[in-house]
Amino acid sequence: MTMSRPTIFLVDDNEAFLDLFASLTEDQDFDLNTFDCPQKALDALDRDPPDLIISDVQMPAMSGLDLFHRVSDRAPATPVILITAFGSTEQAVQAVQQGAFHYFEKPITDKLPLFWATVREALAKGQMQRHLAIFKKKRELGMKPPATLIGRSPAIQKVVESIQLVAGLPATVLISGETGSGKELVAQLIHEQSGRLSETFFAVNCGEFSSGVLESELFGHERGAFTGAVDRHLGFFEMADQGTLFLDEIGDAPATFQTKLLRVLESKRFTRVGGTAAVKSDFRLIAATNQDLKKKMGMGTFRSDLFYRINVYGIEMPPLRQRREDIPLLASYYLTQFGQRYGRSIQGLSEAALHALRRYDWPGNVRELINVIERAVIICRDDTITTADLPFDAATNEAELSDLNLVEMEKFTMDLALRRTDGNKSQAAQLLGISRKTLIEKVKKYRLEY
Ligand SMILES: Nc1ncnc2c1ncn2[C@@H]1O[C@H](COP(=O)(O)OP(=O)(O)OP(=O)(O)O)[C@@H](O)[C@H]1O
Repeated sequence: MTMSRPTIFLVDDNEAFLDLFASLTEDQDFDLNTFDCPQKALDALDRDPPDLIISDVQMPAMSGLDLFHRVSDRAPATPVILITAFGSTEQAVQAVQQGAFHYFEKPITDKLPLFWATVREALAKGQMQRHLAIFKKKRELGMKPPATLIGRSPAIQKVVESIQLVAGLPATVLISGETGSGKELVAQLIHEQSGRLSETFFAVNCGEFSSGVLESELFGHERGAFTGAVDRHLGFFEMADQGTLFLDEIGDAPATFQTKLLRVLESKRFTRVGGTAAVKSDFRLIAATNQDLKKKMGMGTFRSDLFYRINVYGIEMPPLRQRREDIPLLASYYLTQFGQRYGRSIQGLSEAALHALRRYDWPGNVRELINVIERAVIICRDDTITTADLPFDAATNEAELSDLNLVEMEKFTMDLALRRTDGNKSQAAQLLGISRKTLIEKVKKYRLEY
C-alpha cells in the first residue's frame, strides 16, 4: 500500500478490450495491471492488493459478480467497478446493491469523461477509507503535541546534534538509556525533523504484549485469523506507512517476533496474520532499549543480525544524575506546565528544594522528576515549592544541614551564591567573602555547573 501512484487491476477475458483500455490509460496517473482471467487477478490481489478493480461481468471461468464477492472477502476496502455487456446489466445492478462501487455499460468509449471521474472517485474513496482507519487509530492513541527537549548540558547537546544528523536520513536508529530518560521523546523529535511525508508516529512497547498479541498489533490480522478476529485489523506496520514506527523495549521482543521483524525490515513487506496478501509499507523504524542488547546477544536472547539491522545509528541517553545542571531547567519548565494545568500561580522553588532536587539520584530519570513536580504543585500551599512539598527523604535539606560535613556545606553555600547571582562569579565570590580565583578553583573542584 503506497500513497503515491495507485494501482488498478483490469479483468476481462476479451484481450482486445484489455488492449484498448491499456491504450486509453497511458497518460492517466495510475499503474494498470491487466488480467484475462479472474483467478489470476485474485492471486495477484493476494500478493499485493490494488487500489481499484475494474472487471467485466460476463467471463467463462468466474463471473464479475463472483469476483466481486471474493474481493469483498479478501480485501473489503478495495472498490470494484463492473463493466457490463448487453444482457448482463442485471448482475451488475445486483453487485452494486451489495456494495460494488459502480457499473458501466459497454462501450465505455462513448462515456469516457464520466468513466474517468468515477475511477478517480473510487480511488479517492479507497484512499479515504485508509486515511480514516489511520485517523481513527491516531485519535484513539491520542495525538502527541510537538516534542520539547529541555536541557543545556553538554550530554544533551550531543543528543540534539545526533538528532539533527540522523533525522533526515532513512537510517534505522537505536536509542538506549535508562527508563524515563527521554528515549521516546528523542524518537518523536527524529520523526518531527525527518520530513517523512505522513505525520504518523506510532509508539509500541514490545514488552507490554504477549507474543501473539504483539504480532497481531504490528502485522495486523485478517477476519477470522483467530477466534475473536471478527474484522480485518490494520497493524502498526501498515498504519505507519510513510511515517515512523517506534518500538520501545525492543530487548523484550520474543524470539519469534525478532525473526519476523528482521524479515519485514529487509523486505519492507509482510502479510497480515491469517492472510496471504503481501502488504508493502515504507515506515522508518526507531527502536529503544533500557537493557544491554550486546549482553542479551551474548546470552542468545537477542538476535545479532537484528541488532546490527536496527543499530545503524545509536543514540545514548544519559541518565539525569549525570547531567544535574539540567535539573533546574526541567523543574522550572514542568512547574510552569503544571501550574497552568492546575491553575496555580507558583513562582518557583526554594533554594533548599532546588538543592534537594539536584542532589537526588533520580533512578526514574525525567519521568520521576515530572511526577515529583506535579505532586509538589498539587500539594504546595504557598507560592513557592519547598522541601516539604517533595516526597523523598533526602528532601528535608533544612533539617539535614546539620548532618552535612564541612565540604558539603561549602558546596551547598557556593551553589546557593552562584544561583543567587545567576552564575556571576565575581558577585558570587563577593557574597561568599572569598576571591574570584578561589571560587573558580572550588567550582572546578566540586564540579558545580553554571
Ligand atoms: N530532556 C527532556 N525535556 C523535557 N521533557 C523530557 C526530557 N526527557 C524526558 N522528558 C519527558 O519525560 C517523560 C519520560 O520520557 P520518555 O517517555 O521519552 O522516556 P523513555 O526513556 O522512553 O522511558 P521508558 O524507557 O520508560 O519508555 C516524558 O513525559 C518526556 O516528555
